Amino acid sequence: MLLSPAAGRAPARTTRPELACGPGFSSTFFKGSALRASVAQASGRTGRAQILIVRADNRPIIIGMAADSGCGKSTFMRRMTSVFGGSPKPPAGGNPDSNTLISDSTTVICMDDYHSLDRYGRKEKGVTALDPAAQDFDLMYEQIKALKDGKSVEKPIYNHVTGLLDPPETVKPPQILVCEGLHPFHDERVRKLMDFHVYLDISEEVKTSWKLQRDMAERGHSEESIKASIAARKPDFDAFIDPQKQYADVIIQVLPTQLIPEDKEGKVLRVRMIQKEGVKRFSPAYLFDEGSTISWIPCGRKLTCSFPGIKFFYGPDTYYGDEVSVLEMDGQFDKLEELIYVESHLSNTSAKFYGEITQQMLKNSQFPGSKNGTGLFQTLVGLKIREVFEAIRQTTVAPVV
Ligand SMILES: Nc1ncnc2c1ncn2[C@@H]1O[C@H](COP(=O)(O)OP(=O)(O)OP(=O)(O)O)[C@@H](O)[C@H]1O
Ligand SMILES: O=C(CO)[C@H](O)[C@H](O)COP(=O)(O)O
Repeated sequence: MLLSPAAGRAPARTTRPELACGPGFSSTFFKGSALRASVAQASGRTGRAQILIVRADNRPIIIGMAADSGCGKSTFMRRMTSVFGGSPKPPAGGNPDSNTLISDSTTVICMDDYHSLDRYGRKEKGVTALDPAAQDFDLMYEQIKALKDGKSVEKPIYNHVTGLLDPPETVKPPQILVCEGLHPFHDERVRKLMDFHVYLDISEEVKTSWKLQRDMAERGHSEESIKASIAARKPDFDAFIDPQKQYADVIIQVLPTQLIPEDKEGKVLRVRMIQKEGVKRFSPAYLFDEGSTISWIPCGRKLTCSFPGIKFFYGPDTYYGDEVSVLEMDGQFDKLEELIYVESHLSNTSAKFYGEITQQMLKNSQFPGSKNGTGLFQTLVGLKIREVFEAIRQTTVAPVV
């Protein structure tokens, strides 16, 4: 990622390792308005020790991303990190079954690593992995807090291959820490550490269709076993995972299309980006005219649409009692490059130049959902996260071209 400080409010940075005091303390100095330093007189027995505690906003920003398993978290992550440049990789030389992904400026950690019970422990106690009783929220809080404070942590690893908890791995504080998984918003302490909250809300029908595609083709499971596993998880999903969406700043909701009556195939999707109003540093994207209610079928001279076409919607709504703006796309693009026409009618997208959304979508066109609203809205959320980062860090991220 190219980081160029915003003119006039550039935090000039020098690192003075010789002043490090205590494990994990990072003595990082900033000049300019970003500097918030306090000098603490720490008088020991000699009464002379003076510690300069510098609190600059160069600590990681924390993004929470909640979803059930197989709901597109990895795909979303790849789109998001692509906005910042670099490609996410597991920690070099570490545990090959690590769930962590590191790129230039982002580190993605998986909340599954905070399972307190391994697969055998859960079986013994008769609880599923979705049950909060199988998570260590105290450790989750302590470690995310430490990372937010700029300290490295020794994070456990939940090994999805063996079902066991492996020896821990070191996670260093990145610029952007993404906490993805089943329960990032369940514990209030953890939730409050997060600067932005995203929930991927995949409807039952769509989830089943995605899981069938992937687990039959890639994991050799039978249709019956996949359906049985979804059904077995459902009560705990409803009780512990789904309610977290009320805490999200943005929800990407994926539903079957309304363009084909009684659609059975589940290939065409209706995707809604539910954007909370009044969230600090986040201002919702809109179509045509902010605050209006708009239904738009762009198919015609500018957009190629084969059956069943494409329909957009934008309008206000309420969600768990909060005011929200909803952007919706039903259908899929025939020619992805024609997205530029739709982009020209979207405002407040946080794109840095006209065409950035289309360019990102074309760059990642091999990812699932590239032709429908999942790809479009995941990309938009990536741009919004970049804006949150810039606002907190008072910096400017150069667009990846
Ligand atoms: N937008 C999409 N459109 C169509 N299919 C999708 C989309 N996103 C994900 N999928 C399907 O769902 C599968 C799971 O996606 P992904 O690996 O991103 O989910 P995940 O939440 O990270 O899963 P897990 O937690 O189980 O590893 C993909 O292999 C793909 O088949
Ligand atoms: O929901 C999940 C991941 O998001 C997993 O099911 C959970 O981590 C339990 O793992 P396993 O399936 O290996 O027992």
